[in-house]
Amino acid sequence: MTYYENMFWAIYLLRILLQKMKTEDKNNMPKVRIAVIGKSNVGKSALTVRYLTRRFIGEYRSNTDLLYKQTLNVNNSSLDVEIVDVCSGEIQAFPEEAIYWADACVVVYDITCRNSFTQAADMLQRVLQLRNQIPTVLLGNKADLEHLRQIEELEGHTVAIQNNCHFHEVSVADNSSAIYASIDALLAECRSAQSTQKTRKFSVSKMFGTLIGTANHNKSSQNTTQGGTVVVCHKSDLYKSRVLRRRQNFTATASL
Ligand SMILES: Nc1nc2c(ncn2[C@@H]2O[C@H](COP(=O)(O)OP(=O)(O)OP(=O)(O)O)[C@@H](O)[C@H]2O)c(=O)[nH]1
Repeated sequence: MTYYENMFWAIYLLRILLQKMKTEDKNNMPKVRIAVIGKSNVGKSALTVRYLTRRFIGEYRSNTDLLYKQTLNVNNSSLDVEIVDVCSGEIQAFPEEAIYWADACVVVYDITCRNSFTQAADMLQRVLQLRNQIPTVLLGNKADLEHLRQIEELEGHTVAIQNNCHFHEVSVADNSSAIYASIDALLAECRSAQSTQKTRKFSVSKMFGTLIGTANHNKSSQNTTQGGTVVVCHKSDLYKSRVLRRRQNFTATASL
């Protein structure tokens, strides 16, 4: 082979290698999974849709868990966020799989419904029994219905303190800023836990990028993926998840 043929094949192979590494980098985008749980009718779906789309959907009926996937910009970096909106709030059907699957948990009650508060308190305890380190927030929803209030704000605070989690009263209907602040804070908490757990991966593609000057190009192409649309998936996607099996196995082994 001539010198030029050798050069041609070397450049060709290098381009294939870079392409493959770029794809791997994209797939390695950090991900945080959130489970939204609570009694039926407390506003879990309305909350999830509000957080992801900024819109309020008044009548939202679903008889299955729904998994939403979206890429968000958190603290100036892209983050794949998956939120499972767990349909059933019955304590007998406690969503154990969703809690194993999740990196963070949002427990919702309705400030006008005492039962929903009792159930939220029970659920918080169960969550912490299964995953005692999981970042969690307790949200008292429907704060716009002050005249129908059955649970004082202090009661919510007390249960949150007892279970070592954050607490806010919100109104999804009124678009409370605490909705965004509380979920953003959960995401940030998860990200900081993830980055301290993982030793920083050495990225060969970044090294090549720096060497041949494509690093900036890489960055800008990541920005274009932000925003995205909400994809609604069936919950079976959750149960195929490797992370769920890993965490369940870990707990089973730890409790032996
Ligand atoms: N007034 C008021 N109503 C709300 C608020 N958030 C949700 N709702 C209403 O509460 C009802 C239940 O909301 P959903 O989001 O379907 O509740 P859910 O917890 O997902 O219910 P399930 O799917 O049965 O588990 C709907 O009629 C919503 O319009 C709120 O902040 N204020």
